Amino acid sequence: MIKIKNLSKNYVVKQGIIKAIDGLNLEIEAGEIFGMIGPSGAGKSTLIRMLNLLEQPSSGSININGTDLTELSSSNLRAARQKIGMIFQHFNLLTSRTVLKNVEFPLEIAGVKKNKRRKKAKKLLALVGLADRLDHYPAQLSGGQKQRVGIARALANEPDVLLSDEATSSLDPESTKATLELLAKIRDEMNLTIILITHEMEVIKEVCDRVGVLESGKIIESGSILDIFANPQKDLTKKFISSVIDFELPQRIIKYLHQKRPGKLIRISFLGEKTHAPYISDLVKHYSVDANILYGNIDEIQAVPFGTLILDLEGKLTKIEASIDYLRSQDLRVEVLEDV
Ligand SMILES: Nc1ncnc2c1ncn2[C@@H]1O[C@H](COP(=O)(O)OP(=O)(O)OP(=O)(O)O)[C@@H](O)[C@H]1O
Repeated sequence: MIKIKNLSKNYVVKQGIIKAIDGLNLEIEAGEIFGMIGPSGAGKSTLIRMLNLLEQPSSGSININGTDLTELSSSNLRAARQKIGMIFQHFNLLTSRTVLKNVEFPLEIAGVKKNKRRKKAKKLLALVGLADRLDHYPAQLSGGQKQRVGIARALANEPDVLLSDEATSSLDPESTKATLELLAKIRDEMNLTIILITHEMEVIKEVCDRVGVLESGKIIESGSILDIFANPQKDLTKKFISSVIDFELPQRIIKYLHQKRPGKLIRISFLGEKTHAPYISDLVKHYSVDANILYGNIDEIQAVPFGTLILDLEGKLTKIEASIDYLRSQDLRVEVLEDV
C-alpha cells in the first residue's frame, strides 16, 4: 500500500516560489492501477518523480508498504528504489545496447550474475511478447515495441510498484491499447501496484481502477472510474471526460432549451445493467408521461455499459415530477436541464 501524506514540492525561482505539489494526500491499495490526470503544469511529473525520490519533497511523507521513503538512508533508498519500476514517454532505452542487454541492465547494477540475469531478461522479454527480438537494437523497433522493452526492464528487479510517466503519449492508438493491455496483464500476474500519469482520459478509461484529477498541485477530485465518469463534480473533470464520451450537451439541445415549451427536459445517466431496463415505457405506462428521446448514447467503460439519455417529458407537472422521483428511486442519475 502507498500512503502519501501532506506532500509538497516548492520550486524557488527568480519570480518567487512555485508550489508544484501542494499538500497532497493519497492512499493507493496494493494491486491497484491508479491514474493521475491533469493539464500541463498541474504537477504530474513532479509528483511521479517524488514517488521514487528522484525529486526530494519539500515536506510530507511517502510510505510504501510500511516504509517511509523520505526517512531512508541513501543505501536503503537505493534498495527501496529497486522495488519501484518506472516507464517513460520516450522509453529511455540505451541505444547502443541490444534489447536483451537493455533489460539486463538494472540486474547488472543490482549485481546479479550473468547467467541468472540473462535467463531473467529472456523470461521478461517473452512475457512482453518480444522473445524474437533479443538481439535487435532499439532503433530497429517500433514505438510500441520500445515501450515493451521499457516495461520488461522496469520489471527486472521484481518491483512492487510501477510508475508510468505518460508511457503511451508517444504511441499510436493501437500501440497505446496494446501497452495498456500489457500493463493490466502484468498487474494481474504480478500483483503490481501501478501509478499511471497521463493527460489523456482515454488511457484512464481503458485501464485504471481509480483516478485522481490533479490541478495546481492538488487532487481536486478522485474516485473509482465508474463513479467519476458517471458523476463528475469539477469542471476540469467534466472537461477530461467529455474528451472521450459525449458528456456536454449537444448545441442542438441547448438551443431547444431556450425555446419556451411545456414539460421538462431531463438527462439520465445509466451505468451497468440499468442500460437494459425498460424505464421509458414505465414512464408512459405508469405515469401517463410522454417521453420524447432527444439524444442518447451508450459507451463502455472497462466492459461496463455507460449511457446518457436526454428526454423531453410532457404531461401534467405533478406526473412529470412523480416520474422523475421514480427514476431516481431506481438509482439512476437524473438531472433536470431546465436551467442549463
Ligand atoms: N525544476 C523546476 N524548477 C522550477 N519550476 C519547476 C521545475 N519543474 C517543474 N516546475 C514547475 O512546477 C509546475 C509543475 O510542473 P510539472 O512538470 O510537474 O507539471 P506536469 O503536470 O507534469 O506538466 P506537463 O504535462 O506539461 O509535463 C509547473 O509550474 C512547472 O513550471
